[in-house]
Amino acid sequence: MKQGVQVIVPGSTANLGPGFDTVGMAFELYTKIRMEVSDEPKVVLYGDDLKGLPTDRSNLVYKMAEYLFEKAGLTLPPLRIQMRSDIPLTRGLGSSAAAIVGGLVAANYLAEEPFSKDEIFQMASHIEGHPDNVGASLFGGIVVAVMEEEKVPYIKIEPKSSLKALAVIPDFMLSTEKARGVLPEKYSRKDTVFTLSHAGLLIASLASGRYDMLNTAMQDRVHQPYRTALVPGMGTLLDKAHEYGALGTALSGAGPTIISFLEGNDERLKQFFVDTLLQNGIGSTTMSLMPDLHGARISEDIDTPF
Ligand SMILES: Nc1ncnc2c1ncn2[C@@H]1O[C@H](COP(=O)(O)OP(=O)(O)O)[C@@H](O)[C@H]1O
Ligand SMILES: N[C@@H](CCOP(=O)(O)O)C(=O)O
Repeated sequence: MKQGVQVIVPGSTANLGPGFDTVGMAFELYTKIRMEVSDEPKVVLYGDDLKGLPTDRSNLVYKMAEYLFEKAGLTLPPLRIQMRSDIPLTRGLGSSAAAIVGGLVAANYLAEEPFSKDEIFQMASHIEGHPDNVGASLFGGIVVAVMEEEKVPYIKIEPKSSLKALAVIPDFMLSTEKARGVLPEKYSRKDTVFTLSHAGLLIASLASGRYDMLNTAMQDRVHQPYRTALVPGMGTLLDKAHEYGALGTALSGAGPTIISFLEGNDERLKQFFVDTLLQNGIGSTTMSLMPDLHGARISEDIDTPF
């Protein structure tokens, strides 16, 4: 067994409008995890972003290591896990997906790689319940995936180097569980066809680099209309961001973050985002984000200070 490893995992935006539970895109915004065999179980958290998370075996990353070792039929030794993250927690930028992917990738390395990357993807998708954000975190770029019983087939698309994003992160948390809880069980044929056709156009637009289509392509009727009530000002942001230079705008993952894609300067859009949320009584911060093209990466360097 290997004695230690460090893994860096990107955060993501999932759905991009109509690609609900299917499409995700990774960003240069990272969770860093160092996992080492130790004398006793311990999780050490650095920085403000991870404040409040468990520092014992109940930490999600620790649980992922237990899960992977059990699946491999191995006994997990006590682990010391150190972690820091730039991904805001519970805001729709894939913090839980990054933790799941990071925990599985690190543990797989310690266990001498009993599982392939595709098998890790399958595990992560079933644990998270959907493949969109874990796919982006694991593979980088834009990942389009379908969750089947046994497999999770996917295709990775590389965005053009001109594509970037602006995220506005409201000053409140919204758990994915709560934001999934407001979705209906059934949809009309009209809303299904609307969303299917827009999802098709979204993938064609991303794959061909026809980003001028994004504003139309990112419309959906499967999740955003039901989640609007959870994010004051969201409707205005989705409707009007195009007028401030956005190519296309969506709720990021399960929210509350809203994300726009753009190719030019984002100053006007930033102001519009912050002002609109403020008019709705919500403070916020913005992040200019570049796509991450590589996904989770392993480093054997566990000697430099964390
Ligand atoms: N680095 C981490 N270590 C342990 N748990 C984490 C980590 N990052 C996220 N989580 C868990 O995931 C939860 C957030 O998941 P979720 O509601 O899906 O929001 P997000 O959109 O940020 O993924 C946190 O409350 C925490 O329980
Ligand atoms: N497809 C999921 C994506 C959740 O992403 P997260 O980053 O908010 O965890 C959903 O929309 O529920």
